[in-house]
Amino acid sequence: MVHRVAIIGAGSWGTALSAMLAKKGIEVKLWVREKEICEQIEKARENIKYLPGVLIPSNVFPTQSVEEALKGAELTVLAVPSQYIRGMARQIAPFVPSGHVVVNVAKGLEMDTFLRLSQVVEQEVPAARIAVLSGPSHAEEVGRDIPTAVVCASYRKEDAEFVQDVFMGPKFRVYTNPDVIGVEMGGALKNIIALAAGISDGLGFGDNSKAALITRGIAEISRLGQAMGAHPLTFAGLAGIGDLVVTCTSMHSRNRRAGILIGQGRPLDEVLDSIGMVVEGVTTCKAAYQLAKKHGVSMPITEQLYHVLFEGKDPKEAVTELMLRSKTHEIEEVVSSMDIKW
Ligand SMILES: NC(=O)C1=CN([C@@H]2O[C@H](COP(=O)(O)OP(=O)(O)OC[C@H]3O[C@@H](n4cnc5c(N)ncnc54)[C@H](O)[C@@H]3O)[C@@H](O)[C@H]2O)C=CC1
Ligand SMILES: O=C(CO)COP(=O)(O)O
Repeated sequence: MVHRVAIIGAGSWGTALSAMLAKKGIEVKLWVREKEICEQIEKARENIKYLPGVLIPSNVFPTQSVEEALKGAELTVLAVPSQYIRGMARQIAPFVPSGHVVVNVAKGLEMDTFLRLSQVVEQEVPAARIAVLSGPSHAEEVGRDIPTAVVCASYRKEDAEFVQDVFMGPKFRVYTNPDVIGVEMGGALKNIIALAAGISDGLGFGDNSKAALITRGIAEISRLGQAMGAHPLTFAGLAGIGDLVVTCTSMHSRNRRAGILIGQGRPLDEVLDSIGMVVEGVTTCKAAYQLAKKHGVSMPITEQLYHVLFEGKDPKEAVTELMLRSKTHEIEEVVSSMDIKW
């Protein structure tokens, strides 16, 4: 049984996970970047900016010192947005003992290097053993004890099972998976499709369009994931289709909400300001667009979203181009299968 966990980052996800682990009786040291939020959690037991309405138990100890957060911790959770993972990993590195498990829960790719986040953590914290936790898990629901299922991936079975034991509870079920690449790529790339699904809603389209985006979205996520070494079946799991469905359909999703505003014609800067929290799909779209080119993988939705976000393309025109792409098979593997013939 683990007694003390460090959580680095008190945005909505770090805050929800802190409250959840604390309710299991674990002492949580929560590193909070903003002084006023740190004081608010300490005194009012609430994080009004990032997770309003959720009571933060008294065994969550907020601190602004990374050293203090990691002191005596048996596990460390990195819960800052993807573009800050390298900086935070570098800050925690001096306090991470050899063999200590660091779990990344951020979903994205590093924009300049296109690295997966566990690769970034590996570079910055060589003493750590890395795990990733991903899946359909909106902080607003986890913070309210709504039943949720996620997946933990790690290169070592014992590490994945260790993380599983720490997080598992009656309202939070954790599966394990050895496919680190697949779990990370599913979690990162679903945000691109969620932005597109939001745009579809913002344009006034319907459920047919949403289902098409989800289904063709997982096809392109899986293509890039496999090109990078992932197992295809991981994309049929919680970090793949599971997270894609929740993010494309939930009003909690910041990516989907941002997409709705873009579909309604609002400029990207204004949209990001009005959401006020991280919209990971924007930077991930940039990285995935380049990665798809590098691996020679077709990602038509990602490509059109890239043109809309960064080149001012009209979303309606992007939809027309998606619909009128040259005709193709649904699943190449079925066409070339030995069992099913035309
Ligand atoms: N919110 C959710 O429901 C879930 C979020 N995630 C992932 O968790 C990660 C963290 O997201 P949220 O907690 O939702 O973010 P958030 O948007 O709620 O909070 C932003 C966080 O970024 C921190 N921050 C701002 N500038 C920083 C800097 N320069 N250095 C370090 N930290 C800085 C803030 O202090 C705050 O903790 C993201 O990758 C997200 O995709 C994963 C699962 C669920
Ligand atoms: O990853 C999430 C749910 O699983 C959160 O999605 P958003 O970042 O779009 O809110």
